[in-house]
Amino acid sequence: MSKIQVPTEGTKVTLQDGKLQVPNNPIIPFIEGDGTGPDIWQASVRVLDAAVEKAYNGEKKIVWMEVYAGDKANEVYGDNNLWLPDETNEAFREFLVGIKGPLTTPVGGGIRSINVALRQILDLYACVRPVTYFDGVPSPVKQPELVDMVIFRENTEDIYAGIEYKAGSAEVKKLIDFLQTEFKVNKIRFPESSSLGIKPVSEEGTKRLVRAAIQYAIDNNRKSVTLVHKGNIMKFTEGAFRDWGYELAKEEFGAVEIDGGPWCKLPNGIIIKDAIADAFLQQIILRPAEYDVVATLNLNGDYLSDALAAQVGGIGIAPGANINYVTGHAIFEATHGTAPKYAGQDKVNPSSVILSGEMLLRHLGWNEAADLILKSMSKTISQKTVTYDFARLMDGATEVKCSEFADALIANL
Ligand SMILES: NC(=O)C1=CN([C@@H]2O[C@H](COP(=O)(O)OP(=O)(O)OC[C@H]3O[C@@H](n4cnc5c(N)ncnc54)[C@H](OP(=O)(O)O)[C@@H]3O)[C@@H](O)[C@H]2O)C=CC1
Ligand SMILES: O=C(O)CCC(=O)C(=O)O
Ligand SMILES: [Mg+2]
Repeated sequence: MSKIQVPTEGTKVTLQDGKLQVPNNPIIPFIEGDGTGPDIWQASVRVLDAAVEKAYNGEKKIVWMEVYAGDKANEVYGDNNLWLPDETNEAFREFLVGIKGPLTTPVGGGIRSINVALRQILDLYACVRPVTYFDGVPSPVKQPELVDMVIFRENTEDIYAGIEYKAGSAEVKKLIDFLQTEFKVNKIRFPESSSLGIKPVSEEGTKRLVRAAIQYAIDNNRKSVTLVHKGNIMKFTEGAFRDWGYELAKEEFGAVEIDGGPWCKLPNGIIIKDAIADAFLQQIILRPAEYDVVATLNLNGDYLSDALAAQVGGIGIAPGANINYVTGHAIFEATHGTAPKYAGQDKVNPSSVILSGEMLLRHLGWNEAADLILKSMSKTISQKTVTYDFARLMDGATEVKCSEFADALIANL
């Protein structure tokens, strides 16, 4: 039975000839999220609406449509096993552009990630996570303003896809037996008690992600695209990611090798380079100014986005988007999770979802409203009005609640 109430006002965002068609009153589906999700969403939606109102004086307005996943889906549908209703997927499919709060994934057993499932079902192959510094944000590094990167994380493949078999299961026994007898594999150290995970990485999956990263670099006048991989060890998956990335840069963007390769340069001067993931994790701390757009595999991108976020204030201020550039489907979401220990306390930083909303507005072409949010975020932080995560690291800060931070942002729009 349908629980989603489609608003009577508002119309759909559509895609025509590869271009988003955005009405003045687009219907945008949202998932509130688990844990701290409701607090954050209630704060964020007020800021987004106020920015749109201020920018367009009522001429444009988002018509929000709640759709359900996670704990709230259990509640609303009265079914403790219904985490991601079909009609939620259908709503995101039909209305094209949406936004979501974080959803819980248990460790070890239980359901697989609803967040990952949404990305897979809609084939949202690029997870785009910009990492930029707002003046005054507390940081563990000396020059956080040098961090200005945009992570393009492959979002549908890799070990992250969740194809794994539990130790002792009939499936894992069959798979290990197959590897040992057919492929003479003798490197599984403890075959009787091993679980196995499968790491699919494809040419198509890699190339569409790297294509999006390079196109972004071109459209936004960025200096370089770095392919981050562990290809020295995982040669045919992560190593192939690097090789397919360079191949695409040459075939589709006219890149030519420099200094004997494999680094290359696009006709407009953008450098395409690569780095091995472990060394890259030190370089982004020691020499962040040398990196710009980053294209990487799913798990590397997950680790990298939180590590980079820490340099500019933490995951409380790290936005993101999951995008399919071909179909136009996009779901915007924070980098962080549900932060369950703070649930219901009106405490955490709503900036990640607010800035994900800022990305959504820009995606719709509503740049005036998006700019207002960035301006207000800078001003509010410079006034040292911040949530607990920043306040505990700043001298002379006024610590405010999640909702009060939204009030301050609205006042500063
Ligand atoms: N896309 C998604 O929906 C995601 C979902 N998850 C899920 O979230 C759950 C919890 O995961 P966990 O690993 O604890 O990671 P979380 O991101 O939920 O929290 C880790 C820590 O980060 C800080 N933090 C997180 N969000 C905020 C915020 N908005 N403002 C300020 N600080 C924040 C807090 O630090 P401190 O303790 O120092 O205050 C918090 O304890 C898991 O079920 C996980 O699977 C995780 C990541 C993404
Ligand atoms: O789905 C989850 O629970 C975690 C996902 C995650 O950490 C991420 O996508 O950054
Ligand atoms: Mg993560």
